[in-house]
Amino acid sequence: MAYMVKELFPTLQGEGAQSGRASVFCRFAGCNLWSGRETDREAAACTFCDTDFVGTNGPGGGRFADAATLARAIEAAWRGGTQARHVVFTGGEPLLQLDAALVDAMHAHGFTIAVETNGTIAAPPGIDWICVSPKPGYDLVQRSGDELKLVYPQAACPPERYADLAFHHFMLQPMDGPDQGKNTAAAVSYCLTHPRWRLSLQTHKLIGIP
Ligand SMILES: C[S@@+](CC[C@H](N)C(=O)[O-])C[C@H]1O[C@@H](n2cnc3c(N)ncnc32)[C@H](O)[C@@H]1O
Ligand SMILES: Nc1nc2[nH]cc(C(=O)O)c2c(=O)[nH]1
Ligand code: SF4
Ligand SMILES: [Mg+2]
Repeated sequence: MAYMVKELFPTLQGEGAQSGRASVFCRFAGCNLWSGRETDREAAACTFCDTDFVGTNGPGGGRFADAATLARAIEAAWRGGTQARHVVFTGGEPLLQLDAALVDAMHAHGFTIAVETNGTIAAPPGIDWICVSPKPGYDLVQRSGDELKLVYPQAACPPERYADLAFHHFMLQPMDGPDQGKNTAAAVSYCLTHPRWRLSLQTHKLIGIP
C-alpha cells in the first residue's frame, strides 16, 4: 500500500505523558473528521484542529510507495543513532493509513511506535504507545491505550465520560485558539479538583519548535 504523508521531521514530543522525548513525527495526510479546508471547518465533526494535514507538500512529505520506503525515510530523519529510536504517527488521522506492514517495518528498524489518534478507528496490533484524543459526535472505538489526552473544554466531551476507561494516563490539554488563556485556567482548575487528570501543555508551541 502507498502512504500519503504531509510532513516528516525530527522533533521532541511536545504533548502529553511522553513530552520531551526525541521522536520522528510522521504526519499522514487526511482525516475522517474534517476535510482540512477552512470553508468546511464550521460544519465538520472536529472544528478546533490546529493542524494543516492537506496534501503531501510539507517538509519531508510525499507519496511513499510501500512500508519499506517510508520506514527508510523515517530512519533517515532520526538523529539519535541506534538508541531509543521512536516514531510518532499523527495526522490528520493516522489510523486511516497505519497498517501491520508499516508497524513491522518500523520495529525491524529498531523503532518504538506511538500513535496520536481521535479514537474512531481501532489501532492495529503492535503499537507501543497509543494516545487517544476524543472528539464530539463519535463513540470511541479505541477504548484502551496508554494515554487519553482530552482537548479541554469540549461541551460534548466532558472528562467524566472517559475517566474510567482503560488508560494509564489521563491528560487535559487546553484548547488552543482565541480562548487559549481561559481554557488553560479552566484545565488547571479541573486538574486541581480531579487529580486523576494531569495538565498537558503543547510545549513545542511554547518554545517555537515544530
Ligand atoms: C492534529 S491531531 C492529529 C491526530 C488525531 N487526528 C487526533 O485528533 O488525535 C494531534 C493532537 O492535537 C490535538 N489538537 C488538535 N487541535 C488542537 C487545539 N486547537 N488545541 C489543543 N490541542 C489540539 C488533538 O486532539 C490531538 O491530540
Ligand atoms: N512537537 C510536537 N509534538 C506533538 N505532539 C503531538 C503533535 C501532533 O500534531 O500530533 C505534535 C506536534 O505537532 N509537534
Ligand atoms: S480529528 Fe485530529 S486531525 Fe482530524 S480535524 Fe480533529 S484534531 Fe485535526
Ligand atoms: Mg500538532
